[in-house]
Amino acid sequence: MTLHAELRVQRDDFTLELDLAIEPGEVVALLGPNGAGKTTALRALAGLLTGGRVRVGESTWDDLPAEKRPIGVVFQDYLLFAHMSALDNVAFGLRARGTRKAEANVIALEGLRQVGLAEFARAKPRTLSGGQAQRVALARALATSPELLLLDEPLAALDATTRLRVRSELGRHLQNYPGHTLLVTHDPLDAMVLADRIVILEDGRVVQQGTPREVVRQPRTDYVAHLVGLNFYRGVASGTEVRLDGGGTLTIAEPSEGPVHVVFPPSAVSLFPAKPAGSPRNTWQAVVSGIEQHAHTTRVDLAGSPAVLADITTATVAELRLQPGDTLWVSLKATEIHTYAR
Ligand SMILES: Nc1ncnc2c1ncn2[C@@H]1O[C@H](COP(=O)(O)OP(=O)(O)OP(=O)(O)O)[C@@H](O)[C@H]1O
Repeated sequence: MTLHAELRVQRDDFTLELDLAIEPGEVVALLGPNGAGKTTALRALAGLLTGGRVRVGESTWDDLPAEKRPIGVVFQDYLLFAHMSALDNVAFGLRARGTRKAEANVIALEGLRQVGLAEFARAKPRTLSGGQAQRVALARALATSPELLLLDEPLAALDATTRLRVRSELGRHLQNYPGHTLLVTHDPLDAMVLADRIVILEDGRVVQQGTPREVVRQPRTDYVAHLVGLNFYRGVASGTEVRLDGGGTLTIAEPSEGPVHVVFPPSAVSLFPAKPAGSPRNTWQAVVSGIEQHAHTTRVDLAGSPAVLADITTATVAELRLQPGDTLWVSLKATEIHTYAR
């Protein structure tokens, strides 16, 4: 049954106003910048803050204190009990709910087996790697067969390589989990890879939601555009011309009318020392304001009308002898520009 949450929390002058619906088996990612209200939402769902109404089918959790809510939580730093074995950690929630020790241990061992750690049942948390501790935390959260699994930045404490592996493992476990999952993260990759649907929270409100594909293709705020690495503008279209709100005009290939968002990838932008002649492109002059080396490309930040990000090859950087303050010509094909209604 669908889980419905209505979260209304006031903390000093911050207001969280978030409605969520999560289907069984669905993984929803709550993504947002620092201070957007993600932790507040999580705490309200868990019953640790007042202002969270949760309903699953006919039953409501409003009168349930935190420890009675059918919830499993994986925290960013796992919070495993250091003095307990992996098995006792996983059995903890069952024991707290009154399950007898022998039965709790059987369920906990099966949980450890499912995350591939049965042979570590007796290990103490400090002897486990970061990835293993994360799996124990997941097994612990799932041991009580919760209705709602809350993942709070579950990969944040891992180094980049471990993170990659654990992310795909976690994805597999989530696929097998029949309950509702809410993943709280500020890492867009976690959200893109793990979630069926992404809800973007800014300043306590939902600014956009959709499948990872929809969010990547059609960002609706500067924050989302930045996350997915696209040049992003607001403008007003008239046929194949878009007048941008912040200055500048772009020619697009597909005619459109009225207020639109305009996006294109930095890789679609070319830079030239002189005005490129005779092509059906958008060209304008811009000044280099920043140069940043990425893994395989160089990201150039250009001030102009409009300002733009360009990804160019290291060879081009060398050829142009790029320096901050240089004036260049920006060139962009109309066919690379994507517009959608605001
Ligand atoms: N105990 C508190 N009392 C009053 N205001 C608080 C309290 N805790 C958090 N806030 C405020 O609530 C807002 C949301 O904070 P929250 O921690 O939920 O954001 P977040 O999205 O989880 O951010 P981060 O990614 O940095 O963890 C912030 O403006 C914060 O200042």
